[in-house]
Amino acid sequence: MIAPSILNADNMHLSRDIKAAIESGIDRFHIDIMDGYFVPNLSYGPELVKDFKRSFPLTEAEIHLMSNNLKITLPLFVEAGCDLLEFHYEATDNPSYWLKYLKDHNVRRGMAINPSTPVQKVRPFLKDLDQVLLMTVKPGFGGQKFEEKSVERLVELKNMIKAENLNLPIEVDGGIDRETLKISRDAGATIFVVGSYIFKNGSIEDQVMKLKKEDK
Ligand SMILES: O=C(CO)[C@@H](O)[C@H](O)COP(=O)(O)O
Repeated sequence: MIAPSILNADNMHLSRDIKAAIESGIDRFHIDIMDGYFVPNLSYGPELVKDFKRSFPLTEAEIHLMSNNLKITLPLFVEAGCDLLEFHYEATDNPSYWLKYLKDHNVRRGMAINPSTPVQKVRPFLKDLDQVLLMTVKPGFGGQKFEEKSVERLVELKNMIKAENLNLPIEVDGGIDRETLKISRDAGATIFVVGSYIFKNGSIEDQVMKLKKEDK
C-alpha cells in the first residue's frame, strides 16, 4: 500500500493534489504532525484532519504524531476523526495507556520508532498494534535520504513479528522512491509512506503509477 505524505505537497493546492492521488488509486494519506519539541519542525493542526475527513470521507487519514506532549496532542487528533494514529515509542513512558486510549476511541493503533531506537523495544507492544512504523530517516523533514541500516532493522522486525505469531504490517517512512520501495518491500515492509517522490516530481498520477508497479 502507498500512503502519500502530504508534508511536501503544495499547501496552496492541497485539495487538488490529494484528489489527483485519490484518482490514481490512493485510499490512505499519511499526515505528519510535528510539535516543534519532539522534532525541530512544525506542521499541521487538527483542523486540517477535520477538513480532510469532511472533503474525503472515504479516504483514510493516518496520523504520524511527532509529539511528546501526548496528553494534549493525541486526543485532539482522535477527536478530529483520524482513522489510524501512530505515536512514537520514544515520546512516552506509558505506551500501553495510549494504546488503550486509541482502542477505546475506535482508532487503529500504530507505533513509530526512530532509526536510533533498537527494534526490540517495540516487542512488548506488538500484540496490541495494528501496524508498526519503522522510520527510515530521522523524523522532522521530508526529502531526506533513506538510511541503509533500515534494511537489517526491517528484517529484524519482520522476524520478531513472526516469532510472536502475529500478522502485523510494517510501514516505512523517509526517502522512499521506486528503488527504496523495492528494497524495503523485499526486507518485509508492506506500507510505504512517500512524500517528495510523489509531490515534488511533476505529475502526481505518473509518480503514483510508477510506485504501484513496484508495490505488488
Ligand atoms: O515523517 C516524515 C518526516 O518526518 C515523513 O513522512 C516525510 O514527510 C516523508 O517524506 P519523503 O522522505 O518521502 O520526502
